[in-house]
Amino acid sequence: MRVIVTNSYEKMSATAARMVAGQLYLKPDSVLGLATGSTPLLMYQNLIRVHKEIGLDFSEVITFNLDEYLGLKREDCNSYHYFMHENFFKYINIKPKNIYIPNGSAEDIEKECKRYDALIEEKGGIDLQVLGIGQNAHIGFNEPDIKFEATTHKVKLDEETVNANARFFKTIDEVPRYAISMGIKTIMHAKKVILLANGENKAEAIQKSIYGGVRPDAPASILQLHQDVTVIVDKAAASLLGRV
Ligand SMILES: O=P(O)(O)OC[C@H]1O[C@](O)(CO)[C@@H](O)[C@@H]1O
Repeated sequence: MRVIVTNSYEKMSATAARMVAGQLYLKPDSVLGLATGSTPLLMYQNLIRVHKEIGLDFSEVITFNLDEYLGLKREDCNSYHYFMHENFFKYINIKPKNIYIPNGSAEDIEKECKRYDALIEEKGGIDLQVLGIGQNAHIGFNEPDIKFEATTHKVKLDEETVNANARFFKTIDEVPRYAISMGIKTIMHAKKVILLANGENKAEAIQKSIYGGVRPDAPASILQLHQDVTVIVDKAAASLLGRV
């Protein structure tokens, strides 16, 4: 596990964007695993700028998103479909057929989860997975638990996650209580992983994930077992790393 501590959210985002761009330069048909949330927003903006200014090419790139709320239509402004299109995809030259996001309004969720895993495998697995982290150390929507869920599955969101995500909704009652998330094994199968975190509210999650061993009650700690993980944090998210 490499840990890069940057001075600011801006530097964290630029560092992450450089790594993604480097991946696409070496392998233009890379399969990227992508995250939503506030954390990767500026990384996406950096990638859009590099696409516009120097032609970073997404025409052969395939993307798989980590998760999606259950019960929200794609066009709902709080769905992760909407988020990804509004914040990234509509500004780059990715082919719509190469974009994969779990379908949160599928009739048969179990079937949808299986379909999603099969698609990832069919496309050769994820080359580079970008992750954010929840305040409770979740990755994707893999919430703290007594065991790691391996494959794509239906998740009941923790109250902490519902509260944290309420800022995007008009009222807390509108926040979906369930989601579909890639599982830990799917994430661990990615050839490379970048974990991003900024802000003091992520400091404890980052500390727990890097130190203290692998434990399902801190899902991101599983990354200690991955052979190619780069954690990129700002100073605030790194603030507890000196104290074990
Ligand atoms: O970046 P944020 O908004 O703090 O969210 C943290 C994490 O929670 C999620 O929203 C849930 O998957 C992730 O997409 C994100 O990485």
